[in-house]
Amino acid sequence: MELKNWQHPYPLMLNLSGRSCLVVGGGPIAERKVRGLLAAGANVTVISEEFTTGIQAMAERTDVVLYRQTFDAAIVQASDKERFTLVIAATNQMDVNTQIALAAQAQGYLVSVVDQPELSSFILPSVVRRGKLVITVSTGGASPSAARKIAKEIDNAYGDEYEIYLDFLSETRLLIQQRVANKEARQHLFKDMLSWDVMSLIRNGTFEGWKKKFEIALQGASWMQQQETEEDELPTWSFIDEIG
Ligand SMILES: C[C@@]1(CC(=O)O)c2cc3[nH]c(cc4nc(cc5[nH]c(cc(n2)[C@H]1CCC(=O)O)[C@@](C)(CC(=O)O)[C@@H]5CCC(=O)O)C(CC(=O)O)=C4CCC(=O)O)c(CCC(=O)O)c3CC(=O)O
Ligand SMILES: NC(=O)C1=CN([C@@H]2O[C@H](COP(=O)(O)OP(=O)(O)OC[C@H]3O[C@@H](n4cnc5c(N)ncnc54)[C@H](O)[C@@H]3O)[C@@H](O)[C@H]2O)C=CC1
Repeated sequence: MELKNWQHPYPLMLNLSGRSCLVVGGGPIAERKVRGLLAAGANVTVISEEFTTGIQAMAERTDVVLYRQTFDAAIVQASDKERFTLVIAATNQMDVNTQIALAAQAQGYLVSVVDQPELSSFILPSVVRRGKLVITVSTGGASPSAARKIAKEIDNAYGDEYEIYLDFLSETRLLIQQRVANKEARQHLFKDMLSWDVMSLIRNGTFEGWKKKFEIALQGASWMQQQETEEDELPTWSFIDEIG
């Protein structure tokens, strides 16, 4: 038996900073979804007859608003002024969740229904975050607990050093993008950087000192002086071995 409509999910990263999202339902599952939305910087409206103490505690934040009421489709229909980027139907009543999905779809909203993936326009993966590195695992609804288990294995394998590593790669990449005009040259430099064993420097506590020497050497590299690179002469990280 196949899960209807979920044979070819399209994975994407969504920017929810400052966006309004609606969660209907106030139990532990709704709470997990609200936490995920807040971690992504969304403003969250929660409508439910009852709320967990966790959700009530979140309402002390300015980006969470609670409405204690029974769901009514008119709430979604009247949401023209404040459009919702995402809607999550998370009550324990299948028929109520279906009504939420239909009302949200009629407004053109993307909707996720916690007990009916076949009515959903999106589902949520299990997530491992290390700063800018985000690793998501999904089974397309086949086995959410398997997604969680695999994410746990990744969580154990990828330590906090990845946050520092990604910040370093990101900063260096931005500098090179500003200073090296030739696209081929930039891409050559970015790919080459990945072969350095920065991770062990972070682990053994010598990264900060190394990074200072790296930044000085980088500023001195001839190809950072805004010269056009010759087509047949790609820039290299020749100074890397010298800084140790
Ligand atoms: C389709 C989807 C829609 C959606 O919610 O987006 C969905 C649907 C359903 N989940 C159910 C059950 C469970 N879900 C979890 C856990 C998670 N579920 C999540 C996502 C998804 N769950 C989407 C698919 C994701 C994918 O497959 O890739 C995670 C990954 C993300 C998150 O929720 O943020 C989060 C882990 C977070 C973490 O990493 O910790 C656990 C385990 C636990 O809670 O410990 C159980 C019990 C064990 C089990 O059933 O496996 C049921 C059956 C209810 C019933 O029958 O009673 C349905 C409905 C159905 O299957 O029809
Ligand atoms: N997608 C997922 O990750 C998972 C989904 N589920 C499904 O999620 C559902 C919800 O789980 P829990 O949070 O544990 O349920 P729960 O029973 O603890 O909470 C349900 C919430 O919905 C509210 N509610 C019920 N009817 C309402 C209405 N007409 N209007 C407004 N609010 C209403 C209740 O006040 C309560 O806050 C479960 O029934 C199950 O089918 C369960 C596990 C994981």
